Amino acid sequence: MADDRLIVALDVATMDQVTQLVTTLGDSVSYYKVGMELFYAAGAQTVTYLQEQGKSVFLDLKLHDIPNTVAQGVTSLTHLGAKLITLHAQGGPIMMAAAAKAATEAAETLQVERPKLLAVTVLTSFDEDAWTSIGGQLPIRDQVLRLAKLAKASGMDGVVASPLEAKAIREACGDDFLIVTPGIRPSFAAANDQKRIATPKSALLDGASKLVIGRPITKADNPQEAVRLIVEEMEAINA
Ligand SMILES: O=c1ccn([C@@H]2O[C@H](COP(=O)(O)O)[C@@H](O)[C@H]2O)c(=O)[nH]1
Repeated sequence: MADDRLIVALDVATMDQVTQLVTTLGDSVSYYKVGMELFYAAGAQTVTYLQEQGKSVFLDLKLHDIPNTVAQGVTSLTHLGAKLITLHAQGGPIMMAAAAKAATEAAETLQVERPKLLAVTVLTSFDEDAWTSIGGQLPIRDQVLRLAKLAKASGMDGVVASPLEAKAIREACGDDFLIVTPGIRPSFAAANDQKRIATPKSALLDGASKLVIGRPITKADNPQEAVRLIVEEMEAINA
């Protein structure tokens, strides 16, 4: 059975590439992330297809707008049946609270499970220099913690953060708070544009709930072998 702590980021642009990857990875992966590239190119059919294959869907569209617009967006995405939806914590507490209310109401109306809402803190592609260049005042770790606490207080189910902040968030926000970490790089993979990275093992030991991994799997010469090595590393922790 697949380890549902692993979420594979389907950062491709066509349904053909999606079906090829999902078929190749078969039962070894149960959770997929649909992000901007795929959703903007192929739309809602991506979610429907994955659900038909029995997969869980993380819709990572990182909503960031005024509260009313984000709330309506969350309502629309709840209709699609995603299990996880992202919005930017920097949209602020009123926006996050409006999104939480919209998800609850839409799920009640549709009689479906309420999607979990994740607040994106500071993107994992930022290092301290890039962060300072856009006016970041606090060190990244402090800013992430501040946003994680704000997200929790505003009704978010969890956050997206780098694995380097997972331990501090877990301590501050408790065991029930979801910590979803991209920026995961197994020892065999290149960092690419990610700056705040860690291995699968280190992320889980520091308290990450789920790991988002894209290119180390989807661009690997042998994606099945990449998943096998990653899951082996993840499961060695439980042994
Ligand atoms: O801070 C963030 C938030 C989201 N992401 C997304 O995760 C994947 C990571 O892909 P890799 O190929 O493993 O780098 C990608 O879809 C991002 O949009 C993130 O990386 N960092």
